[in-house]
Amino acid sequence: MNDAATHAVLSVQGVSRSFGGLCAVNDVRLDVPRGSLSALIGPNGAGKTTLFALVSGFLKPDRGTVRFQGQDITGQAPHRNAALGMTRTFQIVQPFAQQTVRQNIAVGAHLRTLGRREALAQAEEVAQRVGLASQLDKPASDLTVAGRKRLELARALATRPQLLLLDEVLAGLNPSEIAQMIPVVRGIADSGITVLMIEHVMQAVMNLAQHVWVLAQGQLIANGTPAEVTRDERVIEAYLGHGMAARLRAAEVRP
Ligand SMILES: Nc1ncnc2c1ncn2[C@@H]1O[C@H](COP(=O)(O)OP(=O)(O)OP(=O)(O)O)[C@@H](O)[C@H]1O
Repeated sequence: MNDAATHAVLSVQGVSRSFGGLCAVNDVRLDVPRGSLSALIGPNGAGKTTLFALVSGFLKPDRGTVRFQGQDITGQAPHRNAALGMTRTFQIVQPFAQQTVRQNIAVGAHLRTLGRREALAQAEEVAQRVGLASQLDKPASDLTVAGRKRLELARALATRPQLLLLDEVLAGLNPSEIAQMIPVVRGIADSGITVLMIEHVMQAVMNLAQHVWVLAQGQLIANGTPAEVTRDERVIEAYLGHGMAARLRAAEVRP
């Protein structure tokens, strides 16, 4: 193992996965440093969600290894990975509609506690962190899209992860909802949880991520700071386009 892999909370080495003739993820290597907030970006169909599934155990890689906190977890089931401290969210949010927000969040808390009362108390604490405290007694079906996204985040946080994989938590939100969610994600990272997020909302990526990985057609084509990847010709060609890249560079906040 190289130095980056040794210090990474998550180390993906040479991971590949095909579906029939389609190589969805092709020899991907990445090391996610502990305590970092990084983003995985790329065009539709690039393999981002498949990579999350391979890392978190929802799919098994054809080749390669996944290490979490130094331990080989390749192909290990999601619940075992969650118990070790790795939790992912899903693009399509599916809460238990008839249950309250509190009960939904408590489902996550049950990973670490058998006590019902304790899990419900923890749900309250987590709801505060994601701005759902005033909605705790509502049925999940009453939540708006933005509320459901927060609930998905809360359920994941309630498992007390060390690494949180966020799959498009901003998708479907309007600009003001995105602006409200950005500090929530930053707050999670500031609390010490390592965050890797798949995101198409580039303003948020620029705003939040310290490091960006770019996938296209299953392959990692670039990685670096947001400023570096938005200047990378391969990334502009494969994903951003010249117009978007220029707008992002113009909007860059300089220290
Ligand atoms: N279970 C599956 N069976 C067959 N093909 C699949 C399966 N899952 C994903 N694929 C294919 O693998 C490729 C990568 O899909 P994936 O969903 O990982 O892309 P993505 O980068 O997450 O895209 P998006 O940004 O649209 O969510 C796509 O061509 C997709 O159709």
